Amino acid sequence: MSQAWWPWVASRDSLTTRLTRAGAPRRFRVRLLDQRLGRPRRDEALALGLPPTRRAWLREVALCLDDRPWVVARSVAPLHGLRGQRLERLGERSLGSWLFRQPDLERGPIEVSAEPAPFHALPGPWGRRSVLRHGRFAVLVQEFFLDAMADDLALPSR
Ligand SMILES: C=C(O[C@@H]1C=C(C(=O)O)C=C[C@H]1O)C(=O)O
Repeated sequence: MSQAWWPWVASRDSLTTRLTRAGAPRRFRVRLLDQRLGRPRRDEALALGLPPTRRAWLREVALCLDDRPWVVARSVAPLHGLRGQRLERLGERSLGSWLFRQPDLERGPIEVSAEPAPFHALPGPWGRRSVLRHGRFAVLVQEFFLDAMADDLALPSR
C-alpha cells in the first residue's frame, strides 16, 4: 500500500470527519442506498460472531462529495443490541457522526481488503472493515474507497 493511502485505511477515528475535511470545499453527503432487516452474508455473520441464519439491521450508503461517491459502505448490526438506538431514523445522517459521539465506543481490529465491494459495482483500490461497539450495541462497518476519491484527491491508484 502506498504511504498516501495508509492513513485512510488504517485510521481509527471517524471517516465521516476525515472525508468532510479532506473534501472541503466540496459538500459531504450520505446517500442512503438500502436499509432493512435481513440476513447478513456468511463472512459478516462470522465477523460479528452471529449465527448466519440470524437477521440483522443492514444499511448500505455512498459517502459522496458534491454528489460523487468516494466511499461505499455497508453496516451490519445484530438485532439484540439495537433496542433503543433508533437507528432507523438516521436516514441520510452519517452513522459515524452518531457513533463517534458515544463516549464508551470501542473499535476492533481493522481488516483490509484489496477486493472491490461485494455489494457494489464501483471500482476502488482498498476496502476495510471493523466492528464498533458501544454497550450492547455492535456494528460491523465495511468501507470501500473508490477510484473517484483517488482521482479527486490525486491519490495513487493503490
Ligand atoms: C463509521 C462511520 O460512519 C460512516 C457513515 C456510514 C453510514 O452513514 O452508514 C457508514 C460508514 C461510515 O464510513 C465513520 O464516520 O467512521
